[in-house]
Amino acid sequence: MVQPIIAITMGDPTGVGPEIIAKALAEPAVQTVCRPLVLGDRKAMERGIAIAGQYLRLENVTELPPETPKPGVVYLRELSNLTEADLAYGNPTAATGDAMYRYIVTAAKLCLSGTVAAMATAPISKEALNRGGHHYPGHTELLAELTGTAEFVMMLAGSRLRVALVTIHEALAEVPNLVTFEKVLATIKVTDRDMARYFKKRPRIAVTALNPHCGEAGLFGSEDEQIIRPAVAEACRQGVDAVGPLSADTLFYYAARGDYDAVVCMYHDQGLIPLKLLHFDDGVNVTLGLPIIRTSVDHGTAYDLAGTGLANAASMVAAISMAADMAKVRMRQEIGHE
Ligand SMILES: NC(=O)C1=CN([C@@H]2O[C@H](COP(=O)(O)OP(=O)(O)OC[C@H]3O[C@@H](n4cnc5c(N)ncnc54)[C@H](O)[C@@H]3O)[C@@H](O)[C@H]2O)C=CC1
Ligand SMILES: NCC(=O)COP(=O)(O)O
Repeated sequence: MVQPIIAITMGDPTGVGPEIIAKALAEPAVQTVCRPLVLGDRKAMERGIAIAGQYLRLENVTELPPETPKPGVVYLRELSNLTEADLAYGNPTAATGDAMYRYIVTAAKLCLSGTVAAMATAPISKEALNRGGHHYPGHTELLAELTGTAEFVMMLAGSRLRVALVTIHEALAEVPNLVTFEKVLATIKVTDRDMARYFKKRPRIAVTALNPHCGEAGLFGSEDEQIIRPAVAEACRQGVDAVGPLSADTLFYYAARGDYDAVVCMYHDQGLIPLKLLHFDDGVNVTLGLPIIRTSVDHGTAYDLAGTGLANAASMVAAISMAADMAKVRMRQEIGHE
């Protein structure tokens, strides 16, 4: 069977991206499930391979990797030719930020045209992306725009816990204003639909409260009763297996022991703190709701480790493997086998 092509964006070339990609591509568990195509910078990738201590050879391609990839070869579409100054570890320039943007846009276009089956992204610096002239808070929002998607969800997934976020990259002070009936309902529905499509037939979803003790009957805030509870009730009315709002301080304990398939959370750190406590090494960030498949590592550029060879590549391996699994589910659905 010809394996699906997964476009792997290099992320920030001054962070750990190139070295974790090199480590991941040296893993038989990755090479046997997909045909990887790296989108990035040759100098940065050569450096990443050397730092990772892998016996890999880079081969530039203008289109796609061959149907039968050669062992030990990393296929690269060279989309930037950054200078030494642009590649200084931990110091991305505007040119580096613009390069990260181009890797992502090219991968999205390849996915949209069906040329590749999915994309898996290495971490970017959002600050550098913006300095490069591209004003997005992260991949998720950029990909939503590139694919014309209004309702999208950031989910972080591990074997014990999966969290989906109602608000993503927002200042905490803005969160209460952004937790609306429509947004909570849409997050539950997108999570339900894509989890059913890619991971499980009918997920059981728990929804967190925003306030301590679900607002304690209005003493600590009204959002839980006035917004979240009606949104969960409406999701149930539409056929979703959802429960909530439930106090966030205890909910993750139950979710991690297997009572729920996913937890819909109101804001970034509410979901990502428990997720990273359990799955820092091997968690995957997957964007639900898009017409394309996109997974990512669960961590950032780790400038403190870049160039040391110490960065753990388990999340990159998991992200590429999940992208390949999702691509195969989709291929089976398209040919009517599911
Ligand atoms: N998917 C993405 O593109 C993401 C990008 N970021 C970006 O990364 C930059 C740095 O963010 P931080 O909050 O410092 O988070 P970070 O994840 O880069 O680093 C936090 C801590 O985790 C460690 N760490 C991270 N990845 C590791 C790995 N693979 N192996 C071993 N240790 C690892 C780092 O050494 C550091 O001590 C920011 O610009 C942020 O926007 C952050 C999260 C996700
Ligand atoms: N903390 C997760 C994160 O920042 C990932 O953002 P994105 O670049 O995947 O949108």
